[in-house]
Amino acid sequence: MTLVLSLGDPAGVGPELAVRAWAEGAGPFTALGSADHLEKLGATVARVDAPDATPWPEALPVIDIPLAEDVTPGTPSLANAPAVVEAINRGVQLCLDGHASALVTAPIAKWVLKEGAGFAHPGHTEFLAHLSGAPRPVMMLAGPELRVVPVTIHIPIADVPAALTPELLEETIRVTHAGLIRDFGVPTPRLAIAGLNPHAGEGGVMGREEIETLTPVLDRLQAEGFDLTAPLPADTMFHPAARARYDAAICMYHDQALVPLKTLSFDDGVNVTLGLPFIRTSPDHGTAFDIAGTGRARPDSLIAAIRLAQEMAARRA
Ligand SMILES: NC(=O)C1=CN([C@@H]2O[C@H](COP(=O)(O)OP(=O)(O)OC[C@H]3O[C@@H](n4cnc5c(N)ncnc54)[C@H](O)[C@@H]3O)[C@@H](O)[C@H]2O)C=CC1
Ligand SMILES: NCC(=O)COP(=O)(O)O
Repeated sequence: MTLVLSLGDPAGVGPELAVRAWAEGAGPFTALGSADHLEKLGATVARVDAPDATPWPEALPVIDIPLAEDVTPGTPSLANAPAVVEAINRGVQLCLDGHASALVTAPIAKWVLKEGAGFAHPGHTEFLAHLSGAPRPVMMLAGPELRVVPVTIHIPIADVPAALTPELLEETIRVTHAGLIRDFGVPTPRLAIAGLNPHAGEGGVMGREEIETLTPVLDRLQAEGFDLTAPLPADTMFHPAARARYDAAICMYHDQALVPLKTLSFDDGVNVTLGLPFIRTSPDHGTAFDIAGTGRARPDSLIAAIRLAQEMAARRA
């Protein structure tokens, strides 16, 4: 069984990076998207009806999902948005039906899908959970030096304190813990927990979420045997000596997690969705419309996402 790769926004860097990954031998994978577009980007493609490794590496297998309009790199087309969503849908179905070992997703621009296809989700993470009925999808960004998990994900910063409920924190910790054991081979995960406020609240004078929301959950889980820190000041938990003390950092909001990860590992960080009934990885970067079609986009993060999906599939086999 091979993995499938949805090509993401055709005007972004996803398709050209898929061609680079194929040319560099990172696979096998079957692409989900426009075969014509991949050919224009220089790939020798084999149109297939189902995930198929046999054309590899002479040709890049693709389940063709035609586009409505020709592609102008860097200029997203609302008319092509339905085909982008269809590629993700097909990938999920192939995984759920046991025809693909994992789904790797190239980047989408959420606003394009919303305006062009009525896409009602803030990202893949939430859409994949919706399609597969997963109750608690968890976003993990994994690099060679750091793994981070944002508890709240794609919401405005003003909404974070209210969204940060004990239930969400507990479920995120449980899903992360299980994922580290199952997918990363960490037998006894150590989790560092970031505070929400400066200085982790400084005893309540700079915010009370650590005392009222976080600590009761952490105390309960520690009593169950989870290896967790107390809420840590986020500004001092990402330097090298601090990172050596944990296997993943549980962060309270998107940028608290993704800023350190992308600072350390922008070129080879991988976005993993834990808590789904199938494996999903993605490069850590977005559509990069500003450099699409220029040849400047680096394929490293997509290749790392493909390799991690392969490793996860091998561990689960
Ligand atoms: N998994 C996904 O589908 C993701 C999608 N996005 C979407 O992408 C769109 C653009 O987001 P931005 O914040 O601008 O982030 P971005 O990652 O697309 O671009 C940020 C900067 O990094 C550069 N860059 C990105 N990928 C690169 C690569 N492979 N090689 C070299 N340079 C690279 C870009 O040229 C740009 O200067 C947004 O609509 C966002 O929602 C963002 C992150 C992940
Ligand atoms: N910042 C991460 C991001 O936007 C990717 O989200 P998703 O599409 O993987 O949910």
